[in-house]
Amino acid sequence: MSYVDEVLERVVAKNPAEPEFHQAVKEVLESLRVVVEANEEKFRKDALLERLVEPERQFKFRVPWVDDKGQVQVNTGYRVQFNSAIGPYKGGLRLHPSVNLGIIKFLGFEQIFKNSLTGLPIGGGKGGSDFDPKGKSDREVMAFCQSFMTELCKYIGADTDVPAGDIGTGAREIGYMFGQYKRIRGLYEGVLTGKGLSYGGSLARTEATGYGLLYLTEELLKINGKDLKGMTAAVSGSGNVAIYATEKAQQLGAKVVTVSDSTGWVYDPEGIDVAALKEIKEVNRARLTEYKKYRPNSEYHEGRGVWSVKVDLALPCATQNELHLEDAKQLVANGCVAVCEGANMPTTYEATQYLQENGVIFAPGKAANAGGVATSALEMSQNSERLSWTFEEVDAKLKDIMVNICHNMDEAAKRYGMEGNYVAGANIAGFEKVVDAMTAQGIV
Ligand SMILES: NC(=O)C1=CN([C@@H]2O[C@H](COP(=O)(O)OP(=O)(O)OC[C@H]3O[C@@H](n4cnc5c(N)ncnc54)[C@H](O)[C@@H]3O)[C@@H](O)[C@H]2O)C=CC1
Ligand SMILES: O=C(O)CCC(=O)C(=O)O
Repeated sequence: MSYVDEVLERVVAKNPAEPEFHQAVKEVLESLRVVVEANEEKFRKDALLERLVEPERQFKFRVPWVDDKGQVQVNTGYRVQFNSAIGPYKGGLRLHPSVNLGIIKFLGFEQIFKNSLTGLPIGGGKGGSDFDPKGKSDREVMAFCQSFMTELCKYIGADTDVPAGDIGTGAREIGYMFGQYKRIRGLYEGVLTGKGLSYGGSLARTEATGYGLLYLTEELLKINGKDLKGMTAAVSGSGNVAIYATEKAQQLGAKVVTVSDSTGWVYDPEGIDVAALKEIKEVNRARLTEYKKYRPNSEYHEGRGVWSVKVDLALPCATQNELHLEDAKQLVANGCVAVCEGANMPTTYEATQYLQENGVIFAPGKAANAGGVATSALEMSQNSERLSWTFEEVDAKLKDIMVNICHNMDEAAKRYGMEGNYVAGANIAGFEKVVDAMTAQGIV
């Protein structure tokens, strides 16, 4: 049996009931086969792949808090410190009822390669809790965040592990967590990114993941002789990534006609009104059913459906496994040119293969959404030097980073005879640097 197959089998056996983690490892290792085969003897002797798929450390903890009725609630908190070969652990905190150890491990594993691709010195980690901020009062969210950080603060620090936002964790939650960290540890340091601008946040971090996705998409289309300008796009989700992806896509001359949330989706043939979307989601924390009040000509549909719309470009920006094989078939039948992932692993393994086999340009999340964590690393730099850069400075660095990632994944795929396979290109380019650092640091 090949080394890759052995490790894949072991991952499934050793981590039962963690399907998302199995999927993320399979996607990476399958596309690394050719690199692994070229170095098989050394990698096997060093148990390189076994070390790569085993988190350096993981924490699971109780998070008790009191709701507005005086009732004690108990959630579970997680932090997985996956790989620190190239820098302090870095990755977001997800607050969503679906969170479990397998989901945090899949996200932490992806983060290793994504962070490497940014070219910045950050290792991979991820955390979160099964707490659902939806429908909770500000006081309840604060109570949860303070309790969560009371435990988490033992394991993190500006040079150790620097969490940030993800699904359900935005500026409000980061603020409450930062306040509690400072209070307990007595340290005013850049221990979290995505902070508010008044206490050490970076300009353009809010926009970074969505903007970065479009910078990479524009460049990738250009490499393939196509122009983003004039394209029609479908976006899924309506959170941080979806909002700023929509905004930048429209600034660059594309027309985004859909957004969605966990209960339904909007079709706006005239192009999504980003100001309305921000008011509904960022200010009012309301559902997308509200959108029709702003745009009477739009349609609201319950359930899923954004991938059934005829578009040139699909930008999944909601959550994992939201674009299935049937959706991929529909996109191909409708003449979709490219799928670029804003979310983490939004496309199933089978759907990804189908899109690639049918000539759709496919940019995997670990490359396409790396602008968020890259800008977080820029926030860390600003915190270290106790300075703040202008929006234009940060945005220009972000654009550079995304264009570089695009060329690096393109070049890595070509180098191994897989031109146009950006999944392989991104995994190989991310992997090479991590392997280099792990090898240099000995057996740890
Ligand atoms: N915020 C960031 O900087 C980064 C986020 N990501 C990824 O982007 C994706 C979106 O994250 P954010 O926009 O930050 O979160 P968010 O909490 O701001 O928004 C999440 C969006 O996804 C939708 N959603 C969540 N679960 C869903 C489900 N089961 N079915 C349908 N829709 C669902 C929500 O309704 C919401 O519109 C996630 O996969 C996240 O891991 C990736 C890189 C960086
Ligand atoms: O900004 C960060 O540190 C993390 C962003 C994140 O969680 C991600 O890239 O998925």
